[in-house]
Amino acid sequence: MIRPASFAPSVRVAPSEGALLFIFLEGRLLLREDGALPRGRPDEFPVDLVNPLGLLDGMPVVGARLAGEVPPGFTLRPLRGTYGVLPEDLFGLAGYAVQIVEWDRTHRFCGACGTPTVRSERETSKVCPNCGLTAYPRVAPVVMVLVTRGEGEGRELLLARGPHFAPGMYSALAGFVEPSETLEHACHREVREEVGVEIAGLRYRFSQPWPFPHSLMIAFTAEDAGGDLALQPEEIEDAGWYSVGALPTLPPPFSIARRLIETVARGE
Ligand SMILES: NC(=O)C1=CN([C@@H]2O[C@H](COP(=O)(O)OP(=O)(O)OC[C@H]3O[C@@H](n4cnc5c(N)ncnc54)[C@H](O)[C@@H]3O)[C@@H](O)[C@H]2O)C=CC1
Ligand SMILES: [Mg+2]
Ligand SMILES: [Zn+2]
Repeated sequence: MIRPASFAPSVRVAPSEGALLFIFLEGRLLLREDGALPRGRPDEFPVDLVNPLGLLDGMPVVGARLAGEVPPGFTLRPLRGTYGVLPEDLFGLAGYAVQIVEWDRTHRFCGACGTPTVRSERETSKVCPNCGLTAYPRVAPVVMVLVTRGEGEGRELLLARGPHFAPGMYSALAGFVEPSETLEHACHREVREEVGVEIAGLRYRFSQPWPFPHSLMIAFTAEDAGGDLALQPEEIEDAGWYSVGALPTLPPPFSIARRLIETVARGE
């Protein structure tokens, strides 16, 4: 979910008449029944956690949380389910808005002294008026590794599923980067921990912001360098080598996992 390049983030934009409103409640986005985003002044809606986000092609953009009943003519849709409903640039911007509103909701008090925090007027941060501790939106780097073996039509991909995946769905391996490790180190460690396999020929492919809840996905490919499959029971329910011609159900089209698997399956 990529924020459009034409979006100019700014905390100084006053929420005004024709603002584009991203209003969330527990991971769901408020849309008009015809699928369009609400527009207007935030105070025309029952909201709190109002956050001016910036300008999209000159139009003010505001994020907020629904604090009352769903207004007549509107409906709440799971954010992932708005893919294909919202235009791609607004789907991407929704990913930014949900992270700012969620960060606001979860940083109401200073983590050091417990004093209520105040929104900075010059940057996207929340500051403690008592001790000065500053909190920025969280971004958690996650490496994704698609491990392959063999060549051409005999090429196989190492795919796995977690216990919370949709039934039958398999994906590339992924894991959070830990403090004080490189992306390369994280790739080797995650693959070893989750499936017991060693890798070589690690190659960076592309990245994707993923707002569930605040990940930055960084995708790699690598080749199998030995080791029998040994699954980490808490995180990996099943894993196996799949021929590029006979892949299982894959993650949804807008996920980086899908893009990575399809790129490799095409031989790129
Ligand atoms: N866009 C995509 O295609 C995909 C996105 N993802 C995302 O990647 C992220 C991580 O994937 P997993 O395999 O679940 O990670 P993982 O293999 O590191 O294990 C997840 C576990 O790590 C711990 N954890 C949670 N937040 C953490 C943090 N900020 N730092 C360190 N540890 C943390 C929790 O115990 C959690 O159960 C998730 O946010 C998931 O939504 C995962 C696969 C595909
Ligand atoms: Mg994992
Ligand atoms: Zn403080």
